[in-house]
Amino acid sequence: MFSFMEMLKSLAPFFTAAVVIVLSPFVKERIPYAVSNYLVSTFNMWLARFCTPHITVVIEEKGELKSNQIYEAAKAHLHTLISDSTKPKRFKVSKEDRQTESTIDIIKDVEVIDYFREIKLKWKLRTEKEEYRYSPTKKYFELSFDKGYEMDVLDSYLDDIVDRYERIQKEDKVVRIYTCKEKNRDRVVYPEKDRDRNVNWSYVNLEHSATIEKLAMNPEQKEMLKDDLDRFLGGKDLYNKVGKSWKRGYLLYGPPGTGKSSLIAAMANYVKFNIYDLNLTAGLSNEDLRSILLSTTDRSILVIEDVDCCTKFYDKEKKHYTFTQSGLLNIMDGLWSSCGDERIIVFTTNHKDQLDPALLRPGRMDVHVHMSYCTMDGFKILASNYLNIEADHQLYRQIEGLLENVEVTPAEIAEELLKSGGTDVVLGGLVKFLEQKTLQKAKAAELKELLKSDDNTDVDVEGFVKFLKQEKLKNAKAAEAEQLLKIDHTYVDVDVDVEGLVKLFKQKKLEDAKAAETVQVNIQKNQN
Ligand SMILES: Nc1ncnc2c1ncn2[C@@H]1O[C@H](COP(=O)(O)OP(=O)(O)OP(=O)(O)O)[C@@H](O)[C@H]1O
Repeated sequence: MFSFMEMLKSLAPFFTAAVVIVLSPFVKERIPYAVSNYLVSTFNMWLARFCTPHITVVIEEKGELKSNQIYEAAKAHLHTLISDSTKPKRFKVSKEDRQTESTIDIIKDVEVIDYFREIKLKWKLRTEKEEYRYSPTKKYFELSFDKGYEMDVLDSYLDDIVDRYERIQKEDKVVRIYTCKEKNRDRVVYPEKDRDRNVNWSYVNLEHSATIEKLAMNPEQKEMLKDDLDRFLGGKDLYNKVGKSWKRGYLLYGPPGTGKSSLIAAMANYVKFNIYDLNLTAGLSNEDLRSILLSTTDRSILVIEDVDCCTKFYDKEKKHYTFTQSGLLNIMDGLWSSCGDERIIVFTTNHKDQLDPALLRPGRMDVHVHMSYCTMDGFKILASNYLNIEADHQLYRQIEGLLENVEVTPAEIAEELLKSGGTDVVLGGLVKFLEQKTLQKAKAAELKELLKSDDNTDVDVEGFVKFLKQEKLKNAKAAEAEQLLKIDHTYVDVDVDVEGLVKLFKQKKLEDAKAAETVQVNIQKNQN
């Protein structure tokens, strides 16, 4: 089959003949100059277009192991190109739920034209299925232009595109969070060279507005963190000089709900690095982990959450432990330190005491950050975030006193502050919540003391547990009553006969329903 180009090339003699006829003195005399001029220039254009050989550059999405920066830059460039000006004949439009504007994108095999100086450039997105059934589809761009412009395109045009991409990445970057999809790994055996390509990251934009300033944390800790990140970002020469790889390890530890994940998002927003969230519970072998590490990009944060759980994985099928903390240490000491630049690795744990001491040795994790229960400083930040309180409030002293005596996480406080009602009502609710926690703490301590005492023959543990259960029931009933009454916390008094009240309102609801039913029946009767 003839290709379109070949067909046009074969038509060239006919065009030549046509132009000769048109330009013969006899014909020339009879047609206006403008028309003959137009015909000649059109002919030259056709000739140049179909007879000049051109070059095609292939830009693959991935290199041997990592993604190809020129591909990413080209993708971003084409995206702006077709959004702003040149629309191809066909293009995609999409809009996700929370997006404010729709997104325009290119479709594979559809040509997008760009101009650089006097050079016309044609872009096409291509895809290709690889030889192995489950291996991911290969994507690449084809960039075609006339022969003779190779230097301009490779040295100037593509360099410009990459520079612009890097600048945008640094200044205005939308941070992405990548999670690793490891599908089909067990179903097919890949040749060694293709194993790394099977690491399939999917991403979403990190729409977490967390900033270090907005976190409920000790102010000195925040300053230390920001300084440390700044020094790390600007430390290329220093790292080179001392012969250390340009990486930084952070260990975030503390109880659940103290903001470890929020801090990671805030750090990513601060340094504008993408996050690679590594889920170690997926039963990875050390070899898998090696592939995953190699597939991440520079200027990124690799996150390993709940690192204390690493030793607990037992692969039932393979009947052996897969990934271990010592595997992680080997990776960190060897592979991690030699792959890529400007990398941050963050480990989180709720149980620092359960970590392999080798992981805590100086030099492994450069910075240890303790995420603690909420302090008054932290609370004020949360109150400013959630309730816009910038100055003092009459309940602050009471709250401060309560916070000194009870362990409450910023997550718990945040939940209370999210409740509906004005500032006074919400803070009143928080006071009640903290008082309840204080009471629970006292009771738990009492119980602990009783259980610890040598002379525990007389301790009525069962009775005490029953009492606690009753208290819980009462609280649940109070919540139910509150729901029925739809009133604020402030009016639920401790002396209220909650059970009686619930009963009363249930009865009232029943009566209301019955009355509504009677009205309905009467209407029906009248209609009939
Ligand atoms: N220090 C904090 N400052 C501000 N908000 C916080 C803080 N800690 C927790 N929160 C709030 O609580 C929610 C849950 O916190 P987060 O997931 O960051 O805690 P975590 O320590 O990572 O918990 P886990 O160990 O269970 O993963 C956050 O979305 C945020 O709204």
